[in-house]
Amino acid sequence: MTQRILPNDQQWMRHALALAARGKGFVEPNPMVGCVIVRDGKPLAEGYHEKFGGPHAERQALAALPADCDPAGATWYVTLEPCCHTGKTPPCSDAVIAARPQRVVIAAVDPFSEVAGGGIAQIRAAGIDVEVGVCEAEANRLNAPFIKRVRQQKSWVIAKWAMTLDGKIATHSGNSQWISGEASRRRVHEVRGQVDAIVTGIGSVLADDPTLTARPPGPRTAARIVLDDKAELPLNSTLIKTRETAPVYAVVRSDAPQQRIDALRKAGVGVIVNESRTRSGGVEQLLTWCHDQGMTNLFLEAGAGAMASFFEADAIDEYHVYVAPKLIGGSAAPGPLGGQGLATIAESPAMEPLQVESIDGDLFITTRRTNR
Ligand SMILES: NC(=O)C1=CN([C@@H]2O[C@H](COP(=O)(O)OP(=O)(O)OC[C@H]3O[C@@H](n4cnc5c(N)ncnc54)[C@H](OP(=O)(O)O)[C@@H]3O)[C@@H](O)[C@H]2O)C=CC1
Ligand SMILES: Nc1c(N[C@@H]2O[C@H](COP(=O)(O)O)[C@@H](O)[C@H]2O)[nH]c(=O)[nH]c1=O
Ligand SMILES: [Zn+2]
Repeated sequence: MTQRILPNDQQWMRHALALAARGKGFVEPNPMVGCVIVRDGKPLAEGYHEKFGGPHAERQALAALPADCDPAGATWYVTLEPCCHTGKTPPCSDAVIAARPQRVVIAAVDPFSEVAGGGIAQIRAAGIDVEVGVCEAEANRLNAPFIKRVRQQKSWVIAKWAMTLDGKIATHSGNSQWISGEASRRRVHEVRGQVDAIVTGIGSVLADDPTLTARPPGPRTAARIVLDDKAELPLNSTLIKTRETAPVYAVVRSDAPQQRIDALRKAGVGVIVNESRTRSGGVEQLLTWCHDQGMTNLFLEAGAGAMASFFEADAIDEYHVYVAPKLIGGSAAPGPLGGQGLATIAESPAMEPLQVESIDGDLFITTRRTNR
């Protein structure tokens, strides 16, 4: 069988990827998946995985077919290999085969062990042409947090900070509200509403008494996690006062005062004891713990100290940096990453090229560690 990529394959797959992305924040810990059914150069139907527990993209596309339309002989574009296992919904590979396509084009293989090529094999075994790898890099990029969760049993980390043009996240007195403008902060709240947890440090809690909720609320409610070595989270903090809105956790060292730990627990805070001797070890342990809780995306909104413990553990996958046209100056005013820092530029971790967007006078810069 000769496999080949046809001229419009990428165009249809990009459309399917755009559909898939609409599921962001709604489908996790599932992957985002989109599907377009095309015949004679025209879309017959399309769909995407809209909600965790709901129908997969392929079944959504089938359900969107006009009542009198038999899709036999069509080409299917699916951003992720159709599943071949019964999870919360029956296998999509069966539904695809039953629709008698002429060809199925898939962007990426599903790394989930119960699929992992099995869906592709079943469709091929039914005598249908299958092309794999069209827009693969884009598809894997879209689902990088899902892939990390499946392969490494750890959650994906997005570090976010707002800084002045001279690279400061606060003044020497600790004042930082607000560096970025309103439109930028609205964007931050959108992300807060899509992630599973917002992680901060005790320094930020003591300085800002933050709420760390999505306002307005998004599709999911993030837990709030405070890196709090000595269990200092104040019992009258806004985080604890709003614990009914979203859960609060404190990550404490094993030698933190027991009466503080007890007081936090009594106040409804989940206490995660860092069993490792190092901060890096604590960060790794936290990412595994978050995975075990079913979390896909963590949003790190912290000061220089907590940010440094993630940076030093090489635990940041993605960066969201807001640069505002403000200047603070002063060598005592912190930059985003504290700690010892690196000795040479050559040691800087490999990063993807920056993507830059202008938001009402601020710059919104995003990037990722290479190959994540
Ligand atoms: N512009 C911006 O985007 C932001 C600015 N800020 C500003 O930053 C300043 C606060 O910065 P900073 O004091 O560095 O605060 P952080 O929020 O970074 O908290 C630092 C503290 O967190 C604890 N900590 C760090 N890593 C770990 C870990 N792995 N496990 C457990 N505990 C850990 C340490 O506590 P200990 O020392 O007790 O061991 C450390 O001192 C404020 O002025 C705030 O306004 C804050 C957030 C965002
Ligand atoms: N100063 C600063 C930010 N600071 C972050 O927002 C937190 C306060 O959140 P909340 O209490 O929920 O409004 C604060 O502790 C810190 O993590 N964020 C930004 O987008 N831009 C800014 O200029
Ligand atoms: Zn499926």
